[in-house]
Amino acid sequence: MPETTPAPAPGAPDARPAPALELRDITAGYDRRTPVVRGVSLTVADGEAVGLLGPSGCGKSTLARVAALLHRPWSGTVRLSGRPARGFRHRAPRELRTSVGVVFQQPRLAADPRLTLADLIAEPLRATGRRAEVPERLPELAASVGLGGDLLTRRPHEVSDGQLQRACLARALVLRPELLICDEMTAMLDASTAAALVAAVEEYRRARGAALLAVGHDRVLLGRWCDRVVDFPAG
Ligand SMILES: Nc1ncnc2c1ncn2[C@@H]1O[C@H](COP(=O)(O)OP(=O)(O)OP(=O)(O)O)[C@@H](O)[C@H]1O
Repeated sequence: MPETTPAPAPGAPDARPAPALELRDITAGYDRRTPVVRGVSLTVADGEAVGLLGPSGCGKSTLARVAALLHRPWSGTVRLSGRPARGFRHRAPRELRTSVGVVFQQPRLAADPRLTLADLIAEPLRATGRRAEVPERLPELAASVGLGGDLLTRRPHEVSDGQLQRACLARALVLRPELLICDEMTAMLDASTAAALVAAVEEYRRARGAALLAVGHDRVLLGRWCDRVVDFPAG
């Protein structure tokens, strides 16, 4: 984290790792005449947890989608661990795309209803030709997000929102991303499920040193969870 990383000696090369995420002067939207994000900059240092706070409709999710390379900005630059993003969505290079894990607010919109929870979690491994890792990663991840019993064999319509969101978090972690983006991950959940998911994220971050961008409108939750909280628009 920048607060605890010693500054390099004057004249010495800067040996600090590149920030996990650098958004510079991002303008983005859906309708060309009215951008929803205007000239926003935001940095998440290597291993840092940043909360992005703002009222409903202000553009937080749009910015989060730009950071996850899921939405092309009209202008500005995105860097992930120092690597500039030159493509978005299907044009994003695989090694950049897979370095970010994303969890959205509504698991039912984010999960293929035809897949069992086991297949849902393993999907990114299969899609990236790493099927051989499934037998090892699946039980380990299911345990880390608290999915036990026969839940892994069920389909989304056979589980609760909280159980499905646990599976979506496991899917976001399965490729061991360097940056995790949680966009209102706990907004639809009861307090104990929300606490369990935050604990699972923190356990992952402790083990991997991963960075976090947590988007939300609960200042108390983000303040407890993150190293710092930024009010949107940031920059
Ligand atoms: N796919 C879309 N097409 C057109 N407009 C959109 C689309 N997605 C979002 N918007 C609009 O962009 C603006 C910002 O939306 P966004 O979801 O980024 O805000 P938010 O701050 O994350 O809100 P919330 O906290 O309610 O999720 C809103 O006015 C919204 O209606």
